[in-house]
Amino acid sequence: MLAISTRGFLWSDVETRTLLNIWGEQDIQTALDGNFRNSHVYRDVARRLGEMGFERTPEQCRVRIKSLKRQFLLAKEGNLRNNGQYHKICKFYDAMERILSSRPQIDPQELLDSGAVGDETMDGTEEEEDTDPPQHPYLESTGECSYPETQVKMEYPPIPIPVTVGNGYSSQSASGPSSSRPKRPKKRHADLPLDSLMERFLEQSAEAEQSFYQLEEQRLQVEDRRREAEHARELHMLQVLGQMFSSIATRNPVAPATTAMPPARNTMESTMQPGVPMSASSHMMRGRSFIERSFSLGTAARTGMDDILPLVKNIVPPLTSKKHKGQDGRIGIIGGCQEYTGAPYFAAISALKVGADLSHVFCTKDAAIVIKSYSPELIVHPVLDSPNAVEEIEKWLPRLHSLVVGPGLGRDDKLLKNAKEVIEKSKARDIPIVIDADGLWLVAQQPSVIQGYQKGILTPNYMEFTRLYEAMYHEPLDSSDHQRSAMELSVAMGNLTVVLKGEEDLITDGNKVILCRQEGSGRRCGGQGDLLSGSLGVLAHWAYASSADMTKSVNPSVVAAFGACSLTRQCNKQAFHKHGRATTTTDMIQEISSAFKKLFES
Ligand SMILES: NC(=O)C1=CN([C@@H]2O[C@H](COP(=O)(O)OP(=O)(O)OC[C@H]3O[C@@H](n4cnc5c(N)ncnc54)[C@H](O)[C@@H]3O)[C@@H](O)[C@H]2O)[C@@H](O)CC1
Ligand SMILES: Nc1ncnc2c1ncn2[C@@H]1O[C@H](COP(=O)(O)OP(=O)(O)OP(=O)(O)O)[C@@H](O)[C@H]1O
Repeated sequence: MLAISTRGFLWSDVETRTLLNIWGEQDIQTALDGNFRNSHVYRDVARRLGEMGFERTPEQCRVRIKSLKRQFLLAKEGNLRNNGQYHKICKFYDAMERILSSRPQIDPQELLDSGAVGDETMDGTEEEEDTDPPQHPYLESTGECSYPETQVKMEYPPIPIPVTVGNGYSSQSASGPSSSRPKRPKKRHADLPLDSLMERFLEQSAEAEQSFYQLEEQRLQVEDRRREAEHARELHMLQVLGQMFSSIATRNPVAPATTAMPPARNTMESTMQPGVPMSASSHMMRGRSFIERSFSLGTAARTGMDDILPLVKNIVPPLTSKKHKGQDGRIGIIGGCQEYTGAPYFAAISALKVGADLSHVFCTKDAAIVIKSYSPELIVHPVLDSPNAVEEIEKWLPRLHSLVVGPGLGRDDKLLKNAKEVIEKSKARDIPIVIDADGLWLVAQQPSVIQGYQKGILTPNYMEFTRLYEAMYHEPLDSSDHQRSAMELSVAMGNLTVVLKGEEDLITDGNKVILCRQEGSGRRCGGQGDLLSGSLGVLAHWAYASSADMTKSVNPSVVAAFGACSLTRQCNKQAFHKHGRATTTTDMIQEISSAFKKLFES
């Protein structure tokens, strides 16, 4: 399984829950209970966590568990005193309680006073789990003050936690020496201001922890962005070099083939015919002369009706009685949130109508009910905003042939993060991934999520394209030459197939550009792009499932993209013919059957 790279000390909720599941397993608990030394047990915990896709050291696991135990005990303390008021202090309270209730109780007083709360460094010999003190019941009835008055240390870099206490206690920070604590009276009554002190202490502790997480998250985001930019620059330079070598090799046929970097994908040279207008070469240089030269050698933008349409026909699977359900395509759509329910529906239903057998939508809970009500044909999973969204979707990935990420996804950080992780998992399964709409927003923020993945296809409209281009090149897009810009974007993305939608759809894998000029109409209703991306999900699966013979060695993504663009435009034309200005995407979807037949089955 692909391991998720985990950084520093920040644990995601999903990761923590996975850790808790493992730690709560019977054999682990038994091993921890029965042994004085526990490093081997945490080695096992870390190994199991790794198998679930999370990379952590045994020490990180041990420290995390220790911290969770501390939070649990603090929350439990508050809980007993104030009827559940502190439940929120420990996010994983229920899971912890389930696990710990099957174990002998740990006394919070002991844990806090012993310094287990703070001293998390491990020299390889510390065995916290098994050195939990002998079990004492909670001392509520005695009124014993069982929390530290002045000092708390966390498993993370120390953050001073100002704890202001009354009744003669002095205020100190987390870094103050424990020896300086004032001696406290042996016994207290539970109804004294202790409860409110405890409450304040817990709240401040939680707030400090929270603000630490937020700062850390911000720091990591900045770091991510810096790394993305660096990565993009490096990749771009490599590709530029590759193209330089390639251009030199082409001009000098005696040069050994090994001097040129192989193109990332096959080119469409074989399908090109003479007399086709050259475009990129005839334009102004913009400071990237080597790219220009390389483009000028082979760029022949052409309409692909004659060349590519037969290849699309080739990849359409025959309908026979020998097949079982699912063989012609199981497509997944990642998208659909409170605001946008139409887009994922359009994409998913279009996939079905083009010929996929099953169409799944992975959306938020809110959106699911609505999408289900549009169509009983779709399988709708209300998981995209659930805490374990990625695991829930990952379960389905082995059953999916291709993925369309973005229609109606929205731009909520949490949903984008989930989408990103699903893309990572899907890449590991080598399935075609079409990225559209808000999925492209994600790519503009973090290009490496799909960069270099040869089965990735981007379907931007002009605005989305501009965003992507400027994210990659850090300079304004030159709108005078779309073909050249589209090729540049494809190259920068590692020769991914880019479909720039517009008056003519422009399809490129960085080597060649083909144009889809299938007649459409003047009607531009929202959702047409979703029809395109859903259809493309199916066609991409068919294209990659076909032999190289069927696609005449043309890049399968390009063949599929050409098919999807032609189909969308033909649907638009037919629907417009019937409905004129009132044409909507629903009308276009009703034309899929006859448009498909006309284009690909006649
Ligand atoms: N019924 C629905 O639920 C629909 C939801 N949609 C979703 O809405 C979300 C946002 O999509 P947007 O497309 O609005 O994305 P953006 O928020 O990036 O907006 C793009 C803007 O650019 C404009 N634009 C498009 N092409 C242009 C061109 N060639 N020149 C100048 N301006 C141009 C559009 O009118 C739009 O206002 C996505 O999640 C998308 O999937 C859309 O798919 C439409 C249908
Ligand atoms: N000016 C145009 N003339 C003809 N067809 C067009 C034109 N613009 C777009 N199309 C067709 O509509 C399809 C969808 O493109 P559009 O620009 O509407 O996508 P989008 O903005 O992503 O759509 P959505 O509304 O689903 O987000 C394109 O593939 C293209 O075939």
